[in-house]
Order: sequence, then structure tokens, then C-alpha cells
Amino acid sequence: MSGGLTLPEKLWRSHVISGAGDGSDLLYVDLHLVHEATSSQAFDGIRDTSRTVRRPDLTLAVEDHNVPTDSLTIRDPVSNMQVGMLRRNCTDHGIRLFQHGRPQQGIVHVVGPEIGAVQPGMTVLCGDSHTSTHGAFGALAFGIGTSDVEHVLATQTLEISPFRTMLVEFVGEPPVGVTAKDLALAMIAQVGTSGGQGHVIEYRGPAVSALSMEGRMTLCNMSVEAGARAGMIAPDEVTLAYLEGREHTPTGQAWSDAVEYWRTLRSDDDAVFDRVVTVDTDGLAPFVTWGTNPSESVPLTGVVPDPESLPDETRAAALRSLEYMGLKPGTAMRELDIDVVFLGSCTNGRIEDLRAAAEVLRGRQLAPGVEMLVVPGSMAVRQQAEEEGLAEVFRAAGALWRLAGCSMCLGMNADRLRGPKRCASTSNRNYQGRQGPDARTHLVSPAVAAATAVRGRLTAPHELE
Ligand SMILES: CC(C)[C@H](C(=O)O)[C@@H](O)C(=O)O
Ligand code: SF4
Repeated sequence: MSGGLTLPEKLWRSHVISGAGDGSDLLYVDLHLVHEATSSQAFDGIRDTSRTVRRPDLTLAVEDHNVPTDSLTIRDPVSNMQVGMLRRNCTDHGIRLFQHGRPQQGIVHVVGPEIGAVQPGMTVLCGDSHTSTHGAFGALAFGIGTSDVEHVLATQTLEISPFRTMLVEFVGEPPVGVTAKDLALAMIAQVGTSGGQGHVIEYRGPAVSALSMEGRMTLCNMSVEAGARAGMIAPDEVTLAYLEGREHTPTGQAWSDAVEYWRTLRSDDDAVFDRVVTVDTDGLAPFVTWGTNPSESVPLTGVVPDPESLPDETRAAALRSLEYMGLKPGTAMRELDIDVVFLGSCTNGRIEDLRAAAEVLRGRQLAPGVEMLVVPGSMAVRQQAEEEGLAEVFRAAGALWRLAGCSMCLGMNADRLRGPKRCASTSNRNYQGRQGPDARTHLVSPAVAAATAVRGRLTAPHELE
């Protein structure tokens, strides 16, 4: 056996406080992110047992899942209660809270990186599966359940059993127009929704190195859709350039020291991963989902598959998906009429995503009957998009320009699809009923979402005009 360690193993080892004795370890937590949807019971537990939050200074809270994006007033009583409880809990425990409508508020996985709170080498936890997003910075970041949220609040530690490691290597040169979202969907189509189960993925390859931090976050965000615990990318110059000068990033000598450490955060050359997967990006096309889990996807130029041609283990699910989605095998994806386009979420609600969509929409109009919702991932993204003139492009095209939040990514707030509407969505999950009862979701990249809004059918930008 060689002595080399993978990056995930290095981060694990550097955070172990002690072995808990039953094969699990007690890990130190550098950053705990909190939102209204999964924290109230955890805070109740703290209060009921007269404990306090151990490190409020390492805890950040946001309002994102339950907030409306068209108003500062939360009309829905359940959402209002959820948000109200978070506000009270944060006041009681001295936790910094990003409130609905305030300049830095937004989706937890957008805000954390944006303020520089997420840094290479950290352990980052949140009661939310898409915490994997933060692995883009070379952090060990994963979602936890509500009872673990309570444990982290009380102790700033987490008891957890070790994971396996998986290397996903993207080889080849992706064609122009293929985005991080397409890399993620292609990878999930290849490995399946449980392909990464029990593993922490490290992503590598020229296509990954070429991604911006926004793109890397999109890719790591979707690691959980491949069943993985987390995904990560070793920090490099792109990471450093993104981090420098943000509110929480160190400055002066502390910055130089941090950079020196961060440069060591890479898998050793002789490190052995438990599983290695290669994804070929040569000739890859924009991907779109046809089914009700993120692995049920095809290139946009493809057709709805015939379940009879699929392997035994996916056939039954595919049949159910086609029925729910109202699709027939052999139908060209490009022929599907779309009612609603949703641009946003922690997968694709960052400035670069909005730029990509605005580039397609500039000087164009939404197809008649198509509704498009543009929801920036944070108020900072919103502000920047307004300054860059992107908001004006969206409005002029006929799209709705909203406040920040999870919005139509899931039906926990007022932005919901009504009835069996077909939606091209830049989010990460296409589960049955996710965007509203009977709603039919097709996952796409921001550029494809915008082109689809213009043609009214699933479309790649280069096909317009
Ligand atoms: C509400 C929350 C628990 C959930 C998650 O964990 O991912 C949500 O963010 C989602 O995307 O489905
Ligand atoms: S945007 Fe969607 S996926 Fe992301 S945290 Fe919110 S609900 Fe979950």
C-alpha cells in the first residue's frame, strides 16, 4: 500500500478530534450554515435542554427556502412562522442572519461563498443536501440531518463514519456551448443517481480546471444527485482569484499564510481512490432531462428513450417517469413545448448564469404564452445584474425579474407551478411534484433555458434564428 492520501482524506484527517469508538469519528466543523427550513427543531432541542450555541461566530443563517420573491411580505402563514422562528433563534443566540430582502441575503449556497466565508481546507456543514456546492473551493462540505444540526449547534463537532473516495475525471475537450451543468448531467447519466453513494467525489480534468468558480459550484452542487456525500475540486489560481478581497477572506500576512496552506490541498500523486470514473467530454452536447430523476437525461439533440431499450434496473422507473412527464418514446426533445422557464437556484443562480442567459435573450422576446422567472441566487447577484444591465435585458424580453431565494426550485414558497405545466428549469432536481403538484420539470443549463424561452421549445442557443 502506498502512503499517499486523496484530498478528501486529507481534509478528514485534519479535522478529526477523536475516534468515537464505533468506527465513526468526531470531526471539527469550521463553518455551519443554517436556513429556516431545517433548523427550528434543532434550536428547540438546544433551548429545551438549556444549552447554548457553542460557536455563533462560526454559524451563519439565511432566509431562502420559504421567502417569496415578489414581495418583502411573507403572506403564507407556514413560511412566515418558519422565518419568524429563525429570526428569534438567531437573535437569542447571537447568530448573524441574512434577512429576506436585505442586500446580502440569498440562497445559503450562494451567500456563503460570495462573502468569502467558505475557504479551501474547511469543513462546511448545513442541514441541506446541496451543501456539496462548497466543495468547489476544496472544502469538505456536506449536508446533515436536523438532529446533526442540533449537535453541531451545541458542540461545533459532528460524529460521522468515514466515507469512500471517488475520482471523477473529465477527459477531452468539451465543445463550445457545453456548460458545467451539462458536465454534471452527463456525469450523472453515466453513473446513475446512486453511482456516488457513500463516496466523496474529487473532480479533475481540463474541463474542470477551465471552469470558473461559478461553474465549479454548479458541478459540485449536483454531486448529491449522483448519490455522493460531497464533491470537491482542489483549489488553484481560479479559486484564489475568486477569494481575494472578499469580506471573510484573510488579508495581509494571514492571506499569504492561508495561500501557502491552500496550495498543499491536493491529492498526492500516489493516492488511491476507492472508485475511478472517466467521463469523456469530446463531442458532448447540452444535456436535458426527460424523466423524474436527474440521471434520466439525453443530449438536447436526442429523443425520449424507449424504456424497453433500457437496462432492467432502470426500466420500471423510466416507465413511471414517462407517464408522469406525459411523454412518448421517440419524441425529439427539441419538439417539446415549454410553458414556464425558471432561471435560478443554488445550481445556476449566480452572476455568470444570469450573464449566459442574458446574452441569449438580448434583443429577443419570450415566445408567446411562455412565462419566464429570473430569480438571482442572492441580492448581491441581483444588484450586480442590475448594474451590468442584465435585469433590463430580462425585463425587455418579457421575463419576471425577482428578489433572491430558492423560489421555484421547490414548492416551499409562493413560486409554484400550478397543474401539469412543463418547465425548463436550471435547478438540480426534477422529482415528481418538486415544482408544484403535477409539475413537469426538465433540467437544463441557463443558456438552454434562455433559448427555450425564446423558441417555446427546448432549444440550444445556436439554433435560434
Ligand atoms: C429543504 C432542504 C432539506 C432540501 C435539501 O436538503 O436539499 C432542499 O434544499 C432541496 O433542495 O430539496
Ligand atoms: S435552491 Fe433548491 S436545491 Fe438549492 S437549497 Fe434551495 S431548494 Fe435546495
